[in-house]
Amino acid sequence: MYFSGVVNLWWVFQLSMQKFQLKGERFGGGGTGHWECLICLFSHILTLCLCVCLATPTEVYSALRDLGYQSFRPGQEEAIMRILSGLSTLVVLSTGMGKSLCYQLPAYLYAQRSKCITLVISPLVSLMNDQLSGLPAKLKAACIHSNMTMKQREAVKSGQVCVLLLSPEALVGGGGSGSGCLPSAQELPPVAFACIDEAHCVSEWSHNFRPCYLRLCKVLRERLGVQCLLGLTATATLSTALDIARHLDITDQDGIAVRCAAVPPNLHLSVSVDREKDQALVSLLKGDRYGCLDSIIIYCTRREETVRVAALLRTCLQGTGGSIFFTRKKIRKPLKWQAESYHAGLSASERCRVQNNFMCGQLRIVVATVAFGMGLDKSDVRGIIHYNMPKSFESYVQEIGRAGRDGEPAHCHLFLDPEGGDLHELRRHIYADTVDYFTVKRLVQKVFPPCKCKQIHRRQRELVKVSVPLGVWHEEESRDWSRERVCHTHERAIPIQQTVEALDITEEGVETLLCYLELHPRRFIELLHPTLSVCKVSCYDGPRQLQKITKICPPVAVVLARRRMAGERVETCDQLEFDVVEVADTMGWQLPLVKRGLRQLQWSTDRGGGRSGVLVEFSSPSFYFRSYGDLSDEEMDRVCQFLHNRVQDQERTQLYQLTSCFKAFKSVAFQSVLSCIDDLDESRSLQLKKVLSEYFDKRRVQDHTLTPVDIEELDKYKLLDWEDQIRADIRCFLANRSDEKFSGRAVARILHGIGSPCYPAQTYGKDRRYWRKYIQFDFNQLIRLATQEIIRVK
Ligand SMILES: Nc1ncnc2c1ncn2[C@@H]1O[C@H](COP(=O)(O)OP(=O)(O)OP(=O)(O)O)[C@@H](O)[C@H]1O
Repeated sequence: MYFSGVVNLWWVFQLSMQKFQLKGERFGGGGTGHWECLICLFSHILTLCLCVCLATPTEVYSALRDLGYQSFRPGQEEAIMRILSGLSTLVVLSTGMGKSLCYQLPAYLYAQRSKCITLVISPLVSLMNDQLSGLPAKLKAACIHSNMTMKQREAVKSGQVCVLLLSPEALVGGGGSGSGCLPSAQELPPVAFACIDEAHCVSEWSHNFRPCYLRLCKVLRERLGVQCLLGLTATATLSTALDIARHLDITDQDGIAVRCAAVPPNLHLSVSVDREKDQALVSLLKGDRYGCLDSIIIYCTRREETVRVAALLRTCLQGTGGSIFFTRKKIRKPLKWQAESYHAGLSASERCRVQNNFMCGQLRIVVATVAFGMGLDKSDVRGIIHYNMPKSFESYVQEIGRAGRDGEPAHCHLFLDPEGGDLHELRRHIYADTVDYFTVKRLVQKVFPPCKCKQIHRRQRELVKVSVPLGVWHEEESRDWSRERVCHTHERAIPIQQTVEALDITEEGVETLLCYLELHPRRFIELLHPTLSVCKVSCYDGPRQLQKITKICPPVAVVLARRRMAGERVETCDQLEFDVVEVADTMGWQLPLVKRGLRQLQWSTDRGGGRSGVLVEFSSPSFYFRSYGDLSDEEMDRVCQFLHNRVQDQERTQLYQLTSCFKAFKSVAFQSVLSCIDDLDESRSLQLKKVLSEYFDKRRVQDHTLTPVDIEELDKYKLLDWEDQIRADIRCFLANRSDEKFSGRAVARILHGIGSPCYPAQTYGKDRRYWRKYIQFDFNQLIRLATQEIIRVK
């Protein structure tokens, strides 16, 4: 094994620590700079050590015991030693294999040596308190949230906690929703390292890409001076893992410390295709395989279905399930409940009740949407049943990974819909964030508004009579596109709410598109921390006061001068509202400085101080970025084309993955659940595990062309046979809502049952005559029909 060598170089660690402490004392302690020194020192020395065989120091083992464990599980030791060496690392281990220890132990050791903190970024905000209470008692931890008391904040600042849990939004302020409650870098103790949970969200190729995760690494490095990052994920294909490693700046080969088999050996998998799913489910639960299992989770795609299935089971399993269950397992404590439903639409207290009953073994079956199980630490879940097909292999592996975390045998069964109904249901979600070319173009126009750099440059050129080529888009990627441009980018802000409404895309959707622009090799834009972009200055003492402050506040002078030039009568004006980002950019000033200057207007400069009678308010949470302003029309078209292709590629990839998933499950499926209700043919289970391993070990395929068979599977209902009916319905829908405006896409979304910011499910979902009516038909074909009908009505 990697660390089973002979030389104990733990003294290197000790020595480095002493050096660091001395250095810290000399410089008064604290500050990320010193910490960087330590990490650098560690990195150099211990990278060296890692190249040699080295035995894990005894201190690490005693820390392991302090945290309540006797030995390491596979992969933990490697990852922990890398982190203690200051080396960024990615750990890919299935659910329940013990990823958390990979940050807990180094955090504990680091904190024992010096006043420092480990940041743990986790997307499961609602479960943070559970996570916190699940930490070993010796590990002092806190989580960042907006309701933190002063005392809690002080405890964090003074280094009394060694682990700080926070959401990505709390760190990077995702959109307008960032809580901004993290103390500043100067206030925090040095950050030993940062752990990114669910690290696959960093990769744009993952099944669960979250744009704010991308900014995460940047903020950690640039704002908090973090050098060592630990990524944890349960599901990442090889391509995704490599992509995450790139974002974490892991350059060495061993950086992806652990990648284990996708499915643990104690899980027994089966799939069946049954026409009567309800009956099949009941038979399965009454059979030998599941009849004796204590804790079972049944996953459904839709909320309504969880409620219906739970009710069905309560009726059908009354008495029977329990009796088999009790006689076989000889459990003394009777179960209070047989089956309950759980989904995000239930009240918090109801969800809590169901979860608690399940956790303490009083409830046998939870019928849930995927909302259930995230962060659930119940090691003895014995069975998972997928009533509907999951949306990807990643989701499947994640969901079945909630069973058998104690290493004991557990069973997982999936019901595959013979009619492809699940395929249609899941396909809907793929279209939720797709956008058409026209929408992409409107966004691109907002992101790259023209600037005057070209004109200014031309004028200067005429003056000095030298010819420098203006920005031309060269085909070769190797050419330095940005250096050839005349414009060196501007800071811009586009208000989130307005953009969401204007484009009818979710905030996350817009952010994803902006991320694609940033991820392009030419880095079309650089995303910055979201900001409030509108500034309103109100003078209670009237217009004269406004004139007066122009003398002490140049940004206000600029805004006023511009208004004057535009022909406005500024003399009577006592209030100004303007885009502060645009003003700062025009002036070439830094935004924080401009904002600070404006805020200071509220305070009197007189000796007495106090309020000045000027009110300065900032509003409108906005996407904030740097972008070029000298793109030619042709270049703009190419940016649009790139973005549109990227969206379409994503759509194709997801459809491809969905059909691949369906085909793979079908290839190992029993024709009826009756073939596996009592005993399981292990060869089918192994066959499915092999398919999954191959999928996770494969690199991303570029070509995601659906085969005619796939298309056949997806489009069992031929549009031609239904076209007249669909057109008639669209016309009827438009006539009923003649006072509203719809695009072809908006109508198609309604026919597929997809809500959007301008056409929310809460409103449009009520009209069952149209909502979800044509879910079986191809989305793009529906857009075509709807667009034609809209044009005809006009
Ligand atoms: N070395 C170990 N020895 C014994 N038990 C361990 C060890 N490491 C972790 N565990 C236990 O395994 C269980 C699962 O650990 P953990 O929650 O870290 O898994 P995980 O991989 O993070 O799972 P998930 O992906 O669901 O978050 C916990 O109850 C934990 O106490």
